[in-house]
Amino acid sequence: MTKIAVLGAGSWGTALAMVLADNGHEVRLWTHNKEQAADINATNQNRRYLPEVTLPKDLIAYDDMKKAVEDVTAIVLVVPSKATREICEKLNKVVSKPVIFIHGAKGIEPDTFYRVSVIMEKTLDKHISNGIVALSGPSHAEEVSKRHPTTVTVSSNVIEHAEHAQDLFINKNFRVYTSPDLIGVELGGALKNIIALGAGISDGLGYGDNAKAALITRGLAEITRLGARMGANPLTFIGLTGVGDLIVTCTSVHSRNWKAGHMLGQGAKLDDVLESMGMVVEGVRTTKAAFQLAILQKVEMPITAGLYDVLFENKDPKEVVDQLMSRVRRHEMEDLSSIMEDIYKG
Ligand SMILES: NC(=O)C1=CN([C@@H]2O[C@H](COP(=O)(O)OP(=O)(O)OC[C@H]3O[C@@H](n4cnc5c(N)ncnc54)[C@H](OP(=O)(O)O)[C@@H]3O)[C@@H](O)[C@H]2O)C=CC1
Ligand SMILES: O=C(CO)COP(=O)(O)O
Repeated sequence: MTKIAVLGAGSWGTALAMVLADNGHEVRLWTHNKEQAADINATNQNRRYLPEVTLPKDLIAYDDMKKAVEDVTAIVLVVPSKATREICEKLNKVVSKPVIFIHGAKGIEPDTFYRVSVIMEKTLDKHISNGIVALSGPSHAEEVSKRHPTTVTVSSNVIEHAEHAQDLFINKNFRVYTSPDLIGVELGGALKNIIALGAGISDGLGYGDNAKAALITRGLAEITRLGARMGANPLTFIGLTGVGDLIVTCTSVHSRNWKAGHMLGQGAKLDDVLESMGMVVEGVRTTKAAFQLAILQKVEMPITAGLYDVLFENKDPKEVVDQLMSRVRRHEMEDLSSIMEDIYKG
């Protein structure tokens, strides 16, 4: 049994805490909201984020970060990506012994273009870190919390750290693979949210399955282009953290990114959509980051650019679809085949 603190009692933090508690670990679920911690401990439920499930009895919520991390050997960070730096700064003040850090967030920071593990690496004091691991893959919290079969991937620059995380999380409902490609795993998880927003918009406009399949497949092509340029292994994007997560996020009613896109496609304004969601929609911020990064890296990302225009330039989604459909004609595998040649050349 390992003592583990899970920081962030939203839907994903709570579901991951349940997996760890099922595995017999002593799990402390930290939230910055005092009333929420009291409510979770009084009711054995997270009524705001996962109202349909009862939490394991021995899963205790804390609102005091210092107490939550006392004597733990692993800390699982599951706050929205934009809160990562703030939480790491707080951790520097309360963690005294080295622990392994595992994060479950999916985002890229605009302007710096840091992945979540990079923010952590740059912010956490070296003497408190026994390694940083990303956990990603097709995994809606609602289904994980009901113990429905789910597969994810853990990745780290040091493969033993990923294997350590695999040991902590793996069970008969939650199958955990390892990958050495931290860049690819994190970029796949973050960038698929852009495409999920697009899939939601397409559905909101009343387009059908053909349009969605096109978005998923051409979305994968542009994710792979940017990923390869940033140093990822392109093959990672056909795995769980690429295609797998694209499928689940673009086709599931659980996806907040899909839902937000759906409302936009039906004509709602972005601010109203975000206000009404009550949960994080990571794809909005990641669209800004990926749009900026694609320009800087001279990588063609037409779907991302179209989404950027809808979200930040107030462009009509239908007009953006028309533009995407009338782009200059091309060979389907144009630059993907050169990416693959580069891999085989070594
Ligand atoms: N939900 C899912 O199925 C999955 C989510 N993810 C990723 O996990 C990450 C978290 O998502 P999710 O749990 O769904 O998000 P939610 O919106 O469900 O919950 C976010 C949680 O983080 C808390 N929080 C927000 N800002 C801060 C802060 N500055 N300090 C402390 N706590 C904060 C919120 O508190 P409050 O209630 O006060 O707002 C809330 O408890 C995202 O990057 C998401 O992409 C990955 C896989 C699956
Ligand atoms: O990443 C997810 C599932 O793998 C969750 O996606 P949403 O944030 O769109 O709900």
